[in-house]
Amino acid sequence: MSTRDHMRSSRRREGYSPHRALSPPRRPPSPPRRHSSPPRRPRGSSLRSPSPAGSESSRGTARSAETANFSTSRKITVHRSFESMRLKPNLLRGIYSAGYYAPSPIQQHCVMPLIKKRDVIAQAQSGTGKTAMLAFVSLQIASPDSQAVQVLILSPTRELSKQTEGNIRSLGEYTTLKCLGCVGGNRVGEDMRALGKGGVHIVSGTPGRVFDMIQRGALDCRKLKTLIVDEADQMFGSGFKEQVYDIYRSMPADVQVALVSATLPDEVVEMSEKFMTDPVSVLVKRDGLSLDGIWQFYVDVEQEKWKFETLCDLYETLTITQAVIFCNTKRKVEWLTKKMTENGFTVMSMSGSMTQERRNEVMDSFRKGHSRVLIATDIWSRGIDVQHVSLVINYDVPNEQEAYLHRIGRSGRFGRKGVAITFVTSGDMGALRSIERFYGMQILELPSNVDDYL
Ligand SMILES: Nc1ncnc2c1ncn2[C@@H]1O[C@H](COP(=O)(O)OP(=O)(O)OP(=O)(O)O)[C@@H](O)[C@H]1O
Repeated sequence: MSTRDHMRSSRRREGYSPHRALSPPRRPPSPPRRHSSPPRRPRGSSLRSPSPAGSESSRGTARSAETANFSTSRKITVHRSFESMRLKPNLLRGIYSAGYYAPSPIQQHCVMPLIKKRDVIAQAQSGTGKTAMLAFVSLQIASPDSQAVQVLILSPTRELSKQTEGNIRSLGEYTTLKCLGCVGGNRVGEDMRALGKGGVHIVSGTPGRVFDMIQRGALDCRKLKTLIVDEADQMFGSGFKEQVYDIYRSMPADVQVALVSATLPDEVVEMSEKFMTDPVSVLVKRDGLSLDGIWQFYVDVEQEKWKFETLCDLYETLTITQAVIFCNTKRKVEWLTKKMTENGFTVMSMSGSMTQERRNEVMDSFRKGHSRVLIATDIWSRGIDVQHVSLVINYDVPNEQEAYLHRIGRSGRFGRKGVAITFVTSGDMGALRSIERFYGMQILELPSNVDDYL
């Protein structure tokens, strides 16, 4: 008898049936509240040629402008085409070569205020083009005529900083602007040398390394025009807050500030207004934050010890495309990776306890699709964009409600289909229900035909 068969039979003896956990819901699955049927829209990134200005502006976007449901601090002119934004021609070329067909709703609302140097607070659902917007706005704002750093983008993780750097490089392919990734784990000397040479116009970094570079005098912020804080609610949470303030204090008094996230609790918005000047805010109500294209399910595993076998039962489903499994701690990630590997499953993992070199290898391999299943901590929950991820498993219910939304948003990127499955012990059920209430959505029991949703 194989280990898995043995585990199954021992669990059955104890009265647990994985098939009950994975059984069809009592009634046929109906779409979760506010969820429309899985989207059939063409995918934005596969669209290569520009459309006539202003036409078909919602094609390839996660939501149409009409359903974006933003509340804005003032009347904003919505720009439904990139042409109407009067971007630099070489930048426009890069945008079209990246396959961006038309601006997404958040881009339609925020690009112009950003370009006009307004302070901006921008919130939109996961995967709807916020980071991409930061990338092309930075390229629009920075001038190649100056050798100074003009835009600084701060992100909470090295992976997200590097991804943003990559976005800027590819969108700026036809410009002469240079972007430097400045993150912990890089050699300090290399970052200093790159900055010292001059000619870096945009820096995308993590707060620790950026502040280090400022303190060492390698990053000169005197000519900085714009400070962008991605995942702003996390950046103003514990851990980063002091460093972000320290960095802010090194900026010129008239620096433009932009804050972006899918989740922006009221207290973050109120606090941030203290160091912004008459900001333009574009916000989404909490009950509009979960994406229409992501089907959300839970499995009642009753006890922690049944999670592993439930995951093994789902393995075939995980490998249909690419999947990310989130655990709440580094130790759990290590434990689960070891246990899955011992049981013959192919998985990779990523957590903050790994060397930077290994983190880079894992990211690279996962992005290229060489591995299909990634087990990770919340280090992976924000901003990371791997378009083939269509399944997210919460092995543990996240400790914070915001993390739930960010985790599930690793799937269903830019209007693609996604499925999120959360393992729930009896003790976790209350937390799951409060996530549902908080975001005004419904998480259904996992149906047996989950593969049909992928
Ligand atoms: N206008 C556009 N047209 C087509 N694709 C786009 C457009 N804007 C962004 N994308 C693509 O959509 C995907 C998601 O974009 P992005 O990572 O910027 O979303 P996000 O809102 O920052 O997500 P998160 O909330 O997870 O940080 C990326 O693959 C990006 O290249």
